[in-house]
Amino acid sequence: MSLSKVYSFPTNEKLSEALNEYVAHLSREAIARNGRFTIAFSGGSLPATVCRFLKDNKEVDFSKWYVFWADERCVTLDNEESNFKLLRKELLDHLVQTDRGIPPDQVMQINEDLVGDQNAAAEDYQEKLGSVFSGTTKIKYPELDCILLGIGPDGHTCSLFPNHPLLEEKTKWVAGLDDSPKEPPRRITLTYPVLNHASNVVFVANGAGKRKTIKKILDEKDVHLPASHVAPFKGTLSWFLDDAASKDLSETSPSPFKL
Ligand SMILES: O=C1O[C@H](COP(=O)(O)O)[C@@H](O)[C@H](O)[C@H]1O
Repeated sequence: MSLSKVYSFPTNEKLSEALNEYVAHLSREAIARNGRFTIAFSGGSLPATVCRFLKDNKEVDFSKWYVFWADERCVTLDNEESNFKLLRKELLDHLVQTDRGIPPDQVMQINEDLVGDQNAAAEDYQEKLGSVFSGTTKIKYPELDCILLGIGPDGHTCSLFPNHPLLEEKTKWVAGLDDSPKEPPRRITLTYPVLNHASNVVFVANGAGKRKTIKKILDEKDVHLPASHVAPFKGTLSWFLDDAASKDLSETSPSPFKL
C-alpha cells in the first residue's frame, strides 16, 4: 500500500500552479512510456482548480489524452449538473478553441441515451473503459495513469457516499446508484477497485469548508469516511490542498514544486 504525500499551498492560485506542474509531469511520463495518458476527472470544484493553468500549458500533448470521469450524474450532457459540461467549460472547449483539442473519440462521456437507467449507463461506461484498457486481453481492472478526486464535507469521493452499499463493490469497475444523498440522486461512479488500481491518485481540496473532513481522514484515520479507503495498491496517493483546507493537519510534506 502506498504512503500518501500531503502538499499545501498558500493560495488557490499556487495550488492550481502546482497541479498544472504535477499533471503535466504525469502526462509526460505516461506518454513517454505508453504513448498515451489516461486520466479521470471528478466534478464539483475540482475542474476549475486543476485546469486554471493546465489548459494553457503548451507543453502538454493533449492529443494523446484519454479522458474519463471519476463519477458522473445521470443527466443530459447540456444539463447544469453534468460533470462533463463542467469539464467542457474549464478545459475541453478551450483546447478546441486553441487548436489543441483532445480527439472526440478519446473523450469518454456518459451515454446520454441511457441516463434514465443508472445501471445500464454504468455498464455502458464500463465497456468504454474496457475498449481503452482491455484490447483483446481480458483484464481484471483498468489501471488509469491518473485519477483526480474531489471530496465532499461528508467525506464522499466520486459518488461513493458514507454507509452506501457501493462501498462494498468488489467486481464492477463502474456502478450505478439512484439514491445519492446529494443531488442529483441518479449517478454512475468508479468503484474502489478501479481507484486503487490507478498509477496515481490525486485528491484536490481547497477552502476552510473542507478542513474538518480532511483532518478526520488524514490525522484521525476515520474509517467511516469513504475517502479514507482510497489507497492505491501500487500507485501513488497525493493530496493537493490550500492552507485554508490543511490548517488543522499535524503535518504536510515539503513541496517539490517550482512555483
Ligand atoms: O457531487 C460531487 O461532489 C464531489 C465534491 O464536490 P465539491 O464541489 O465539494 O468539490 C465531487 O468530487 C464529485 O465529482 C461530484 O459528483
